[in-house]
Amino acid sequence: MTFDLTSHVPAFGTSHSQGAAEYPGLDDWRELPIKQAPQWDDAEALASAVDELSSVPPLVFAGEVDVLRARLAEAAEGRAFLLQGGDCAETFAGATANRISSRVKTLLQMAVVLTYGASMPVIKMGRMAGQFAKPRSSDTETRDGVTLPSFRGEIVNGFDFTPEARRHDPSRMVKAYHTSASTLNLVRAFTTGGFADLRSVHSWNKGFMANPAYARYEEIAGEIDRAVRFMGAAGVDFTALRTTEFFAAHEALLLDYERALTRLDSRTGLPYTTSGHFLWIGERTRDLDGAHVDFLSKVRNPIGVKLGPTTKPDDALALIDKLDPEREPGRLTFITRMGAGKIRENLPPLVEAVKASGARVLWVTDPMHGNTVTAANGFKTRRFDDVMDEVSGFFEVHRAAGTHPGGMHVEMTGDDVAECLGGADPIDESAFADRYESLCDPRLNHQQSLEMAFVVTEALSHPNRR
Ligand SMILES: O=C[C@H](O)[C@H](O)COP(=O)(O)O
Ligand SMILES: C=C(OP(=O)(O)O)C(=O)O
Ligand SMILES: [Mn+2]
Repeated sequence: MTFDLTSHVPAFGTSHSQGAAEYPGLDDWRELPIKQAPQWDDAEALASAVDELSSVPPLVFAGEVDVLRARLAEAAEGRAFLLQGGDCAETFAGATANRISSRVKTLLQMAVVLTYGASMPVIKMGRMAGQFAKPRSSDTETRDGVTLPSFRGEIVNGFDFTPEARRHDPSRMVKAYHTSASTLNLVRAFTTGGFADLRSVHSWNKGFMANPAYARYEEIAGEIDRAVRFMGAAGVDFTALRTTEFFAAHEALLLDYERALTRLDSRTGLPYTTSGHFLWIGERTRDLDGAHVDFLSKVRNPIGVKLGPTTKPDDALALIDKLDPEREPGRLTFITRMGAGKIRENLPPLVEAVKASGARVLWVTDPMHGNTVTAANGFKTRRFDDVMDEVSGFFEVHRAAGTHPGGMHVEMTGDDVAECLGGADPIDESAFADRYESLCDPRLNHQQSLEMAFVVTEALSHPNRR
């Protein structure tokens, strides 16, 4: 199947039955050990939220999810590249037109650069319209001798350090649904209404290049500019490049929410989680016999699993057997997040074991979560160079193994925040006090995100230059 910047979001040709889906196995997770689950103390409020979510319209449609699976199958075969990006933790207040458009814009800008570098279609996917639940290292947080429950994402509790805000409140799931719906509505409008026009995206990239700090990317930028002008001269119909496919993804951490939004596809009778096109299982909840892996094994959406540095080859193989027993192309994505210092040692055994098993997963790098450090002034941060080093290690390992480095998963924003250190126009710690906005992990800002796309493109299109 071909995919390029011309393809449209498919027509919403499939409907879903309303009401909570009944399907064998969909509730098995309730009997299994579960990690990172909220402590809802109001059973009535929980029942009411779940009830409401069981009858609201789906956010995504089964037909779109199937299209995505086909796109991911292409990426697994080395014929497309996946770009996943967005906030670590979306916020309700952050769902404004400006912030959503700048994030989508940044992702589209990155995608154009990467399309050139990889010479293949880039599948665009936001950690957006549902990325509200956070796993935490600790259940509690202590400040000045006061201990409260940790912030777990706005779908569970509030960020303010007060007992009221930190209470786990099931009604937040309904607010998360509505915030996701309005976010996705805007994303669909942007990506199908002309905002994604290749020529506009390209001209935004020219704005980025105006900063002399990025002079080293001028050659690549010039090549892309010539390619776009060549397309025009050759008579390419740019009207077809005014829209693009864009998919929504989030960590399927909060199973009460995911289960309530699961519907049976009217065409096939099979269960789809309609909270997003792509769902992933986090590093902390990927236990083979746990609730999360079981629930996601039962739905038809393409599934990702984060694999951290302690993953053993047998863990990866067992996850394949459980989540993709039919070895269905595009079904399973492994998102590795090893850390720059570990990827070259820890990734090869996994890649080799999966390759030897004959399974075809899509391999994606998350160069963020293995590279978190604490800055001297106490902020959680990541160094741009470490992030880029993990990306390089990812490409090196796959090149050596003869497997496909199929995509990147990044925490990023379109805003001018200061959360990650470095970049050619460097951010230093002193900027954190005023411009650190993330409620959880540090994101690449607009400039750092685009620079990442240029560095990767440089490495892909001129592999011997650096
Ligand atoms: O986004 C990922 C996790 O929620 C995050 O890295 C956990 O951070 P913590 O170690 O501060 O809890
Ligand atoms: C929680 C996250 O990552 P991981 O599960 O890899 O730690 C995340 O993607 O925000
Ligand atoms: Mn994160």
